Amino acid sequence: MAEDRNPPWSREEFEERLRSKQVYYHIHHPFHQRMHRGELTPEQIRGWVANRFYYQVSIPIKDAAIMANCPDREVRRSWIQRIEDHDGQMEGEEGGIEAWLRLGEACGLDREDLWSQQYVLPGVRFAVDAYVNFARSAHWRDAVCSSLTELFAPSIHQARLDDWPKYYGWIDSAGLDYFRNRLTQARRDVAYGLEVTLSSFQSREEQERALEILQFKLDVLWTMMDCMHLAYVMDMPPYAATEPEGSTDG
Ligand SMILES: O=C(O)c1cc(C(=O)O)c2c(n1)C(=O)C(=O)c1cc(C(=O)O)[nH]c1-2
Repeated sequence: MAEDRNPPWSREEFEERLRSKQVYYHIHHPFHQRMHRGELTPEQIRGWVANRFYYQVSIPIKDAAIMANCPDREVRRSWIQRIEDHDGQMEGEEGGIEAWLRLGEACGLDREDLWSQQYVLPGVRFAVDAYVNFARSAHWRDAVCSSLTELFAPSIHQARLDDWPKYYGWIDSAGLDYFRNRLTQARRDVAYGLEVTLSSFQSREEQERALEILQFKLDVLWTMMDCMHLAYVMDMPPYAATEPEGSTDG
C-alpha cells in the first residue's frame, strides 16, 4: 500500500523539514544582504519601506480571509489577535500599520506617500495579491500553514534592530518600533500556526503538501525582493527601456 511505502514523518521530523526551508527565506536575498551590510542608499531603503507597506496593509486582509473560511470558533478566537496586532485595537494599542507609517516617516516618507501606494511596484503587488488570494481560496489550514515563514522572521527583525542603528544613523531609532514589536508577536503567532500545521497535516502526502505551501509563501517573499532589487539596485524599474507614452508620433 502507498501508505506503507510512505509513512508519515514523525512530528519532530516534519517540524525539522519545515524549519529547513529557512535556506529559502528572503533574509538571504541579495537586497536584504546589502541592507544588512549597510550598503543601501536612503532612496533604496525608502523604496523597500514603501513597497513593504503594501504587504503590511494586506496581512490583516489575508487574516480576515482565513477567519472567514474557518468554521472552528476556537481557531477564530485565537487568529483574530493577528488582525488586532496590525490594525490596532478599538482603544489603546495602535498596531503594526501605524508603526510602519512611523517607520516610513523616520525614513523620510510622508504617510500620504505610503497610503497612496504610488511607489508599489507591479510585481510586488502581484506577489502580495497572490498570497491574499491563496488565503481567500484555500482551506483555512493550508492558509495557516502559509504563514509559517514567520518561523524565520524574528531573526530578520533582530538583524534590522542590530544593523540599522549602526549603518543608517539618519533613521530615527524610534522608527524601528515595528521590528521590536514583531519579535514577540511573530514568536507567539508562529507557535500557534506551527501547532495547527503539525497536528492537522498528518499523512505523508499532507505533510509534503505543507512543505509545498511553505515554499509558495517563500516564493512570494523572494519575488517581492527580486522586484525591488531590479528596480532600485539594478536601476531597471518597469518600462525603464521604453519610450514614454506620447514620445513618438506612432
Ligand atoms: O520583515 C519581514 O521580513 C517579515 C516577514 C514576514 C514573513 O515571513 O511572512 C512577516 C513579517 N515581516 C511581518 O512583519 C508580519 O507581520 C507578518 C505576518 C505574516 C503572515 O504571513 O501572516 N508574515 C509576516
